[in-house]
Amino acid sequence: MVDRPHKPSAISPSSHAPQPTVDIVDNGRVRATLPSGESIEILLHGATVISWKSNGVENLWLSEKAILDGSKPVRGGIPVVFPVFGPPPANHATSALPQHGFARSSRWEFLGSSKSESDTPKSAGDDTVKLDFGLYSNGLDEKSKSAWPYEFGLVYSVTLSKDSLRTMITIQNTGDKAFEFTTLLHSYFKIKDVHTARIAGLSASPYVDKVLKTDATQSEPFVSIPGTTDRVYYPPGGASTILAICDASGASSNPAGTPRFEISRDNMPDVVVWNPWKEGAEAMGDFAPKGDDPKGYRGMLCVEAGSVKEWVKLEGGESWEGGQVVKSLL
Ligand SMILES: O=P(O)(O)OC[C@H]1O[C@@H](O)[C@H](O)[C@@H](O)[C@@H]1O
Repeated sequence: MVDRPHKPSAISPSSHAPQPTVDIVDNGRVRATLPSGESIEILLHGATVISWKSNGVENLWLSEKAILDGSKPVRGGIPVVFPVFGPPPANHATSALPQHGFARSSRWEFLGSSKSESDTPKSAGDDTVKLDFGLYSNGLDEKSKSAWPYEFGLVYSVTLSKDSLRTMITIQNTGDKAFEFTTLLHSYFKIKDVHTARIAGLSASPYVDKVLKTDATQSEPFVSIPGTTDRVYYPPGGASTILAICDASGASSNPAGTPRFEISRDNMPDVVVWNPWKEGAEAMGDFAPKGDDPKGYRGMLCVEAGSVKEWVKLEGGESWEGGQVVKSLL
């Protein structure tokens, strides 16, 4: 390379523009912050995103009693569900696994970060930071390995930008024995009040109501949450429809209310809507606060993008990718 002694000193953007920062804290969590102030925090335990802040406001709900030491899946944030959603069915290869599988209770590896930096302080709003996490069959605990003896590699990429969070998972069958899985991003959103929450984007969608134990179709244009809710939607448009979590308490030109989050999905056609309500929260030791406290069941709503209706089958060497981009509309 020819050295140019008179090259302009400011040619490197990073020499004057602040950069995204990435810190590994206590060997158990990774924090990233953009120069514009947005931040995320991810536990290696489950690769669980436990915080995502935009404009200083937290977007994700995390129980005040969430257990973060790795002894239990995290009650809040975005736990990753793999290789089975819900209680595993009998007579299936996943049947010896716990509810929602092992990904959310295993320790993942931090694979590293990549940043894309804007070239002037003025355009710092275009910065992004991507954090990659990996979970491999040879790193699983013995119990999970013997309950599900397949060879796989998961890479989970979490990308923070000014107004959005992208969470993408790649699942690869690294062995020669085919396996089947379901997967889901169990996102707990922090909302104003579940009583006035509405979800747009699921109208006319068939769903299974796990509370009433019935099959139904979404007849209202928006989903509202009148009580304990546990539904699995199978929207006819698959992942093509954008979902919006809105709040209908104030005046808004939007018929569903003021949009707070927008969720675009990639290869994750199904959507779970879950709120345990007061009684359900009471029964969960790691759910707090309890009662009608606005920070408890009223302040959260799970809208979970996934691929859960059909098993996805991967032959040896094959891989699958899916995920979501969530926009925070503050
Ligand atoms: O208590 P867990 O295992 O985290 O599951 C919470 C909820 O997760 C939802 O995805 C399921 O649809 C519910 O049935 C379940 O209760």
